[in-house]
Amino acid sequence: MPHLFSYDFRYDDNGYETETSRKQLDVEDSVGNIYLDSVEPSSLKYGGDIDDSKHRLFRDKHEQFLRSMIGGLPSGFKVLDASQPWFSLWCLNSLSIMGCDIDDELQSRTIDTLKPLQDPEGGFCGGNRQLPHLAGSYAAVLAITLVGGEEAYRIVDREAMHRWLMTMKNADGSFSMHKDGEVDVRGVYCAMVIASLLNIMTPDLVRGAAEFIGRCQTCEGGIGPFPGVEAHGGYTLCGLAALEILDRFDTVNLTRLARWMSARQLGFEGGFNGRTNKLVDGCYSYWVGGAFPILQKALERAARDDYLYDRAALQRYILACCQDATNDMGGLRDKPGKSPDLYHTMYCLVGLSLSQHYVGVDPNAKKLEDKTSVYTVPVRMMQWDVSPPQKLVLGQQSNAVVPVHPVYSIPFRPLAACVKYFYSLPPLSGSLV
Ligand SMILES: CC(C)=CCC/C(C)=C/CC/C(C)=C/COP(=O)(O)OP(=O)(O)O
Ligand SMILES: [Zn+2]
Repeated sequence: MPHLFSYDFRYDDNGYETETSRKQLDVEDSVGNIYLDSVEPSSLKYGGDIDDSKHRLFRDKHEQFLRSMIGGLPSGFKVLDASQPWFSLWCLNSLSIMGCDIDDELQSRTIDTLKPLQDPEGGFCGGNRQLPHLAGSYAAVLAITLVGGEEAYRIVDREAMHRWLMTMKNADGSFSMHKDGEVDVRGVYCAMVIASLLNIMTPDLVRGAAEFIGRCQTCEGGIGPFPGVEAHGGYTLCGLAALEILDRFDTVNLTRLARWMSARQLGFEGGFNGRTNKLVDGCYSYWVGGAFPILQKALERAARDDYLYDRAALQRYILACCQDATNDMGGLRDKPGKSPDLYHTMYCLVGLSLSQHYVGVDPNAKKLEDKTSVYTVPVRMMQWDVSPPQKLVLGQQSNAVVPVHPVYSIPFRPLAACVKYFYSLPPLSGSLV
């Protein structure tokens, strides 16, 4: 049948439906060129003696890249002055995941960087003399956890942090990112991560948070930033991880969530996109990939069941497409054609780790009955098992990196030390628990 109009408005002059569909074909071209002469991921699954440069983690180059950034950021970075805790987290976490040494000098430099960023009224600012911010506080607390040690832990004023978090809290259970700032699921996640790490998770702080996240689940099944807005990978990780901390998976429909999450893995590229009909991006290896182990726990799937995505295909995308074999600079990136940066370096490495190491929780483990006590939190945090047989390293075994916690995105060892320290402290004065 001829089209109703003489000009078919569904397509542009070049025959593409939308700008994104044109970009999608460009991505498939560049990824296809890289995959052209590489072996199918299934035949590389268990590693071995194949010296395949397309599936080798360029550890040395990445370490050099990270250490050069720590040595001094290029002057163009001054526009990111408000992201100082994030720079600390991206560098320290990437190094930790690759098993690199975080020595005393790096520890004391981190302390010197973060200490002045704490606001006297509680919380950390992104840069000197700025407003305390939930995302900056999240990154600062994780960076402190990564360097570890009492001197680092003692920077944090827990009482002030709790008071400040309470001032960020809204009546509907959500949190504002800063005073008069935006309200979305990131706020709940950042607040729950901080509170669970510092042992300040009081009932007044958590009240209504799980219900708010439940209202952010959309008709597609994923979680959006706030009620009524499109589901996105970043907010889905935030929502699901916060529900895991709260032990409140009851506020979302897990079947619809699982379907939406599984649809994020792109059949050709192997990596994830962040929302329907959008492009693959290496950072979703964590924002979406990291949600699968949590989903597994929520669905109480048996320890022998694999995640609901193709782990080898994701590793192929990260190793073959998010590294630039033609450039000595190091660092990982969003997709071919993009430049590497610290943010993508960390999130690609977190995603790589989570797809190599199956981290699961035995559904038959004794359920913690009392959901309101803060003392069930550290047990739940460290309940994950990192050594079941489903370890899967694409390429050589030397590609294996350190296992990370899906909720906190950092390795288990520094996390365990931090939990041990903060949960040996007395409860907050005036705390309800
Ligand atoms: C703790 C914390 C602060 C978490 C942040 C989580 C979060 C929202 C991550 C998503 C970041 C991201 C790549 C957005 C891109 O949106 P886009 O619309 O540019 O890209 P798209 O086309 O891939 O959707
Ligand atoms: Zn990205």
